[in-house]
Amino acid sequence: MASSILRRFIPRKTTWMYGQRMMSSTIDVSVDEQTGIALMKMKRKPVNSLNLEFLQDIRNTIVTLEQNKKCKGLILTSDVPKIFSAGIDILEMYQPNEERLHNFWRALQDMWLQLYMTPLATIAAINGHSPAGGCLISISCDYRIMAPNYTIGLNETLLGIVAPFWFKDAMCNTVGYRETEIALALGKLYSTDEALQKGLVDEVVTSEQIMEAAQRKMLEYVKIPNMARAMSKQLMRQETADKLCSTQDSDVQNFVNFCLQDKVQQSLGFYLEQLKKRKSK
Ligand SMILES: CCCCC/C=C\C/C=C\CCC/C=C/C(=O)SCCNC(=O)CCNC(=O)[C@H](O)C(C)(C)COP(=O)(O)OP(=O)(O)OC[C@H]1O[C@@H](n2cnc3c(N)ncnc32)[C@H](O)[C@@H]1OP(=O)(O)O
Repeated sequence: MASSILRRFIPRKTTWMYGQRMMSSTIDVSVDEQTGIALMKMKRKPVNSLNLEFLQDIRNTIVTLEQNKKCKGLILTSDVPKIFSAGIDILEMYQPNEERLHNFWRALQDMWLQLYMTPLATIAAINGHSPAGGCLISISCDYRIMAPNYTIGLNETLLGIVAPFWFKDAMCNTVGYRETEIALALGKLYSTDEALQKGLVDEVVTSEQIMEAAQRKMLEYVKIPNMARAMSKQLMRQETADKLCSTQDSDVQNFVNFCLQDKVQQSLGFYLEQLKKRKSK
């Protein structure tokens, strides 16, 4: 179901499958063939930050699950306590190797296109903080359940960087234009309750209940005839995905040019310093 454009990219194989279990160093996946539900746990310590290899692993996992005829739905969650994903690994953008920076952004685009357009039903069980790229993963799923007392949002401006147009589009499609405009300008990180109120997440349950709630909701999704459900999703999302598909190369170049600016490097260095200082307090 994912567009033929997406099918052109053959991902690097780093995920191993043992029966109904798939493993990589950063991801643990199990598939319940009775229900057709896969559970993917992100486990790139300490904060599930998204570096090049992790992004490739996430994408490979989705591709492998799409090829499994018994798999209809995917629940995404974190194995790292209190953190769903800290977003992009800032070290990929700070003092980067230019070639790797290109590859990194391409991997982020490809992971996003795969996740956003997958014919699998997807639910994010957000069991920890979910800033920036973590928020992107969450809003790319079909349904979001979040545990209390965490934060989620596109906080890029706080780092002195800009969310690209496809992050903005995914956010607009979730909470609407005006809320996205405010959120991007202020780099807003929503509390769980605010996120529920704004429709950034669909449900709030305790951390203890989150997996059960995700399974229950997923059973609702996988009960719907697969093709009809997947085509409805395509109908809603194809236009947004196509906008990136048709400009992937220039988007990579814009990102690289943006990152290499002295001002941006200074801002990222400052933000990293603040993160370390906060830790030592
Ligand atoms: C019109 C033209 C436009 C052109 C635009 C073109 C292109 C667009 C350009 C750029 C777009 C980039 C989009 C970016 C997206 C992102 O995702 S940026 C990342 C944003 N993420 C954050 O701000 C999260 C920062 N982290 C935290 O807030 C906290 O770490 C936490 C996640 C809440 C967890 O807190 P805690 O449990 O207390 O853990 P620590 O803070 O102690 O962190 C542990 C170690 O991990 C390091 N770390 C944390 N986050 C990251 C990260 N994202 N990347 C790399 N490293 C991270 C942290 O420094 C600690 O490291 P040490 O143990 O001290 O070594």
